[in-house]
Amino acid sequence: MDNPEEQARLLSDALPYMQRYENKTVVVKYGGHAMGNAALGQAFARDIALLKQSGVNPIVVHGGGPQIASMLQRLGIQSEFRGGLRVTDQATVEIVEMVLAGSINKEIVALINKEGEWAIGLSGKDGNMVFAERAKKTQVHPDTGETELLDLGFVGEPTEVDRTLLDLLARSEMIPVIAPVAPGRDGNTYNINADTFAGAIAGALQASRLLFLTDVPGVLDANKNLIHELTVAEARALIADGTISGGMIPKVETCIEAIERGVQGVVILNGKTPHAVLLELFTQHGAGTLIVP
Ligand SMILES: Nc1ncnc2c1ncn2[C@@H]1O[C@H](COP(=O)(O)OP(=O)(O)O)[C@@H](O)[C@H]1O
Ligand SMILES: CC(=O)N[C@@H](CCC(=O)OP(=O)(O)O)C(=O)O
Repeated sequence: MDNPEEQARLLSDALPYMQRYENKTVVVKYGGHAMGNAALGQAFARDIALLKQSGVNPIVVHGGGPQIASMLQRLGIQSEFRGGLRVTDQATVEIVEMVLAGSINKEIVALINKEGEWAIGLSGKDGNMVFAERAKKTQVHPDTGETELLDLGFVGEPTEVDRTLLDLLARSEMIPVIAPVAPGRDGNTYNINADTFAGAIAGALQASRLLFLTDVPGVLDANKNLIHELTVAEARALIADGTISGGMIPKVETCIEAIERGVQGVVILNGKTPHAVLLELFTQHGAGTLIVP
C-alpha cells in the first residue's frame, strides 16, 4: 500500500485501539486447527510480537489436537474422544506432553523470536503455574438414561492457577507461550483441553481479552452467518436450541466461564485469516464473535 493518505487513515484509526490495550493482558488461544501453514504461523507470530511492541501484555496458550493425533497414529497408538475430550492413558499422556510442551511449543517460541521478540516456552508445570485434578465429565447413558461419570484417564481440569511467574514475565520483555499440560497434586501429569486451560489462565489474570483462534469465522447463526456480538444469555440460548454444536459447545462454555471469572470480553475468530489478532484488537469492527457479559 503506497497511498500516504490511506496509510495515515489506517494509523489514526488503529491508534485509539492500541492505547485501549496498553499494559492490558490479552490471552490468545492458538488452536491446532488454526496452525495452517508456515506463512500463517509467521503472520500469527508477527501479530504477537507487534502486540508486545505496542505495550500490550500478550500470553499465548496453544493447542495441537491434530498434531497429537498424527503422532499417535505414527506410533500406532489408538485414540478416541469422549465428550469432546481425548481419552488419555499413560502412554498417550507421554505423547501429548511431548508434542504439546515439546515440538509445538518450541515451534511457536521460535516463530515469535524470529520477529525480534523474547518468547519463553512453558507448560502448567513451570513455576507451579497450574495444578489439575482428574476431569469429572458426565454424560447421560443412551440406554439407561442415567448420568454417568466418563472415564477419561489422565484428562485434567485446572483447579489452581498461581500467577506469580506470569506477573514476573509481564514486567519483563518475555512473552509466555504455554502448553496445556499440568501436574496434579497426586503426582500425575494431566492433559487439559487447550480452550479450558486458556480460560483458566485468562480468569486468574482478569485479562482484558481472551481470543480463541479456530478455523471458522466465529459463532455462526442458523443461516451460517457470522454473529458479531453475543451476550452470555444469548450464547446459552444458542447452545440450548442446537445452533451451537460439536466442538463449539465447550468453546462457548469456556467463554462464558471466563467472563464469569472477570475476563472483560472473549472473542472467537478465524485463525486462518492472516493477521486475525491485529484485526480483532486494533480495528473498529473486529474480526469474529465477541461474547460479553
Ligand atoms: N454455531 C456454530 N458456529 C461456528 N462453528 C460451529 C457452530 N456449531 C458447531 N460448530 C463447529 O465447531 C468447530 C470449532 O470447534 P473445534 O473444532 O473444537 O475448534 P478448535 O480445534 O479450533 O478448538 C467448527 O469447525 C464447527 O464445525
Ligand atoms: C483433553 C484433551 O482433549 N486435550 C487436547 C489438548 C490439545 C488441544 O486442546 O488442542 P486444540 O486446541 O488444537 O484442539 C488433546 O489431547 O487433543
